[in-house]
Amino acid sequence: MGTAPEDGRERPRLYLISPAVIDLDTFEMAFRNAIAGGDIACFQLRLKDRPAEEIITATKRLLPIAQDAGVAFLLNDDAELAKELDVDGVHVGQDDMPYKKARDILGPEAIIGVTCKNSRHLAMIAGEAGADYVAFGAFFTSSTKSNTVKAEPEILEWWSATTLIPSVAIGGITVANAEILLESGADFLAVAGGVWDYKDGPKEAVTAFNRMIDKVMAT
Ligand SMILES: Cc1ncc(COP(=O)(O)OP(=O)(O)O)c(N)n1
Ligand SMILES: Cc1nc(C(=O)O)sc1CCOP(=O)(O)O
Ligand SMILES: [Mg+2]
Repeated sequence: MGTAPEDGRERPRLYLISPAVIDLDTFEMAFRNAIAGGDIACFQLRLKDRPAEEIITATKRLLPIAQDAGVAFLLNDDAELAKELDVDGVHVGQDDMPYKKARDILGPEAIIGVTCKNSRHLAMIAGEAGADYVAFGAFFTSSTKSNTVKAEPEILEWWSATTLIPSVAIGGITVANAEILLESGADFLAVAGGVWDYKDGPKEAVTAFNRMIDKVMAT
């Protein structure tokens, strides 16, 4: 998974998140463009509070595109649906299904990430339970989600000094503000608006994020 420089740190990677509501034809094009822009580790389909039928239709269209590009495909919130649709995993928040229940449903190979906001305590619990990653945020004001908790980059520093379990940074991340999170030890940058709303389009956004990652790794 990427290059391992002398300090042993893996190259951080981009984790794409869908908008909460999409027009599927339009979004498919944007998704293909994003993938054409460079390295993406993971994609989370986050159609918030949408009917299951809509999530199923979108997954059937987008999953093969992600698979062809080697991008892991996660659903938001719903482990049962993730199992039914045979995607790579699920992201669960503190008010969703508990991590352990998601693991019981999806089995040992699935990728399961857990929202930890700005809480060392939640991260320790998720990490000890076996989460594949812990997500900290929101680091910046998000145009995608309003009810967020403010997170500070120090939590990424503490986490990377404490454990090898990957951290995902989320919340209002753009090419312009990502550097501090990468310098603080984020393993993944989870981004929605910073890619879909980028002034030059999603392909250029992904390219610019990857350039930023390379720049920080080179210093
Ligand atoms: C990678 C990642 N991190 C955090 C979240 C937020 O999850 P949650 O707190 O359950 O809120 P919703 O996304 O469900 O509104 C996430 N989805 N992905
Ligand atoms: C889904 C989500 N969860 C957050 C959290 O803080 O837990 S912030 C967020 C929105 C991510 O989209 P954008 O990159 O547009 O801010
Ligand atoms: Mg959730």
